[in-house]
Amino acid sequence: MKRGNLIDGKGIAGQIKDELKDEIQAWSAESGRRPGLAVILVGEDPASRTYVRGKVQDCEQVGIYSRLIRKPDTIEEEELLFEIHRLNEDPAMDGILVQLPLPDHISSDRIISEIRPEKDVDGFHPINAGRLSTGLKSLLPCTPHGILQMLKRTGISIAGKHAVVVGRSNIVGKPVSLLLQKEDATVTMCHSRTQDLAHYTQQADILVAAVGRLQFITAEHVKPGAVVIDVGMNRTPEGKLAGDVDFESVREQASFITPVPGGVGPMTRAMLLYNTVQSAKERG
Ligand SMILES: Nc1nc2c(c(=O)[nH]1)N[C@@H](CN(C=O)c1ccc(C(=O)N[C@@H](CCC(=O)O)C(=O)O)cc1)CN2
Repeated sequence: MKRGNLIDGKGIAGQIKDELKDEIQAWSAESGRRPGLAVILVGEDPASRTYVRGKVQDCEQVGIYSRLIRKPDTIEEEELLFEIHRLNEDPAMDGILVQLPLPDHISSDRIISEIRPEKDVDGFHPINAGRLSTGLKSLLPCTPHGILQMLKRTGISIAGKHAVVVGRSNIVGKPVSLLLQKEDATVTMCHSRTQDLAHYTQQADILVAAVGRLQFITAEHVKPGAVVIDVGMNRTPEGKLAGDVDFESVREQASFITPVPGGVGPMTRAMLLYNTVQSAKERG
C-alpha cells in the first residue's frame, strides 16, 4: 500500500494567514483601527517564551496590533486578575490570551473565567465551551478549529465517517469531538485508561491522537486508509519534537497523516489570528 499523504499544516496555515491579511486590511480601512491582541506571559518558561514570540510575530505579519505583557512567576493571582480586568475594559484589545501553563499557585480556571467571553480568543472560557457544546456560535478553541480546517481544506470528507478521538482534555479532546459531531461524523471518545484501545481506534476513519504521550499510537491501532491527526507535542529522549503517533510506522497504514512539527501546531497559531479578527468584527 502507498504511504500516507502528508497533511501540510504549515502550508494551510500560511493560506489562512494570507486570507486574514486581506480581510484585516479591508476591515481596518473601514473601521479606522486594527484588531488588537493582548498576550500575557507569566514567568520565564523557555517553550512558553518561544510560543509567545511566535504569536507576536504572526500578528505583525497579518496586521494585528499586539501587546505582550510579561509578569514574573512570583505574581499573585489577584494582581494577574487586575491585569485581566484592565484589558477587559481596554477598547483597543479585541483578544486576551494568557499563555499556559501558569505557575502552580495561580488557578488557570479562575484566570480564564475572568476574561470577558467575547475577548476569549483561546475559546477556553466556560461560556464559550458551553455555547460550543449546545451548538451556539462562539469563539472556537484554536487547536480543534485548526484540525477541522485542515481536514476541510485537504478535501477530506467528515460527514458519515467514524471519528475516534483519543484524549478528553477541555482544550482539545472534548471540543474536537463536538466539532466533528457537528460535521455529522459519528464520534467515539477514548482516553489513556480506555481498555483495549486498539479495538476502538482500528474502527476509525479519522483518528485524532491528543493524549500527550510520546508515540502512543502505533501501526496496530490504525485501520488501513485512515486519516490520522497528531496533536501531540512531546520531546524524545534525544530532545527532538515528536507527536503522540509513531509517525513512520503509522504512515504505512494511513491515507493521510499530519507531521509533528508542521501539522497541527501552525494551525493552532493561525486560528488564534482568525479568532482575534472575529472578535474585532463582532465588537466593531
Ligand atoms: N493560552 C494557550 N496556551 C497554550 C496553548 C494555547 O493554545 N493557548 N497551546 C500550547 C502552546 N502553543 C500555543 O500557545 C503552541 C505550541 C506549539 C505550536 C507550534 O506551532 N509548534 C510547531 C513546532 C514548534 C517547535 O519546534 O517547538 C509545530 O508543531 O510545527 C503552536 C502553538 C500550550 N499553551
